[in-house]
Amino acid sequence: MVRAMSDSTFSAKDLACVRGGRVVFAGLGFSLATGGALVLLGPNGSGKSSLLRVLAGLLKPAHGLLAWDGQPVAEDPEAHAARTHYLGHHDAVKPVLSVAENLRFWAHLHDPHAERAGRAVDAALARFGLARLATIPGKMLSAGQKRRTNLARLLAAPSPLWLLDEPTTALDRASIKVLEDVLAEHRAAGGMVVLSTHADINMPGARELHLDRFSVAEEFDEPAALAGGSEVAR
Ligand SMILES: Nc1ncnc2c1ncn2[C@@H]1O[C@H](COP(=O)(O)OP(=O)(O)OP(=O)(O)O)[C@@H](O)[C@H]1O
Repeated sequence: MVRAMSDSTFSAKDLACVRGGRVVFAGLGFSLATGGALVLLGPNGSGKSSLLRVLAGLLKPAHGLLAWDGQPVAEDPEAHAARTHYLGHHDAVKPVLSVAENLRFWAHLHDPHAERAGRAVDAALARFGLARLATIPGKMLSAGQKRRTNLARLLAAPSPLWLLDEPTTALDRASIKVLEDVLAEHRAAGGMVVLSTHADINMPGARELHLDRFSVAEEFDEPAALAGGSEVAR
């Protein structure tokens, strides 16, 4: 079942990110409305993963403002974490738990109502073709199966804002099609998506943001800005 989400906006204004003493990007902005999608493009090292971590609240921007419905995200980081699903490069599949147990873990964190969480897990397993792997421990999965288990978390623990770092990595063509359909349904229900990719992914109406257009050539050594590039503990 697709649950409709309320109208929202997610915007970034004049964002800058510093890592290892270097300005990765500066002057970056966008605005996403309900159902919107943004594709982050750019060569290796241009800052796609860094931007996704900034958007997830895991990395402090050196400059700029992130806002949800016009309210600065930094004013209520817990609310932002609750509305956000961030899937990074590294699979978060726990090796000794089975595929279903992994998903149940995430679903129950998100929704303490056991029956509802259980239904969400079953639907997520079916959607990503994982039903036959439900009892297999995470450590025995192939790279693509692990990736599908991670993506199934999006459905097992639904939230409005999906931030996905190269979600098609290790997926076969059929699984990419499933992901494309899931992304379209999420947007149709009022969700938002920001994802990075080096591959083609079909997302009708998505806007593109080319990170290399926001790169800055010179070194940046302002102490306050360097402090702003720190990881945020969670
Ligand atoms: N933990 C870190 N500490 C310091 N610098 C980092 C760190 N992680 C990334 N960087 C630097 O930040 C810059 C942007 O890296 P990032 O991973 O965001 O790029 P990307 O566009 O996602 O690259 P790729 O396409 O290779 O995944 C790079 O110059 C990288 O060296």
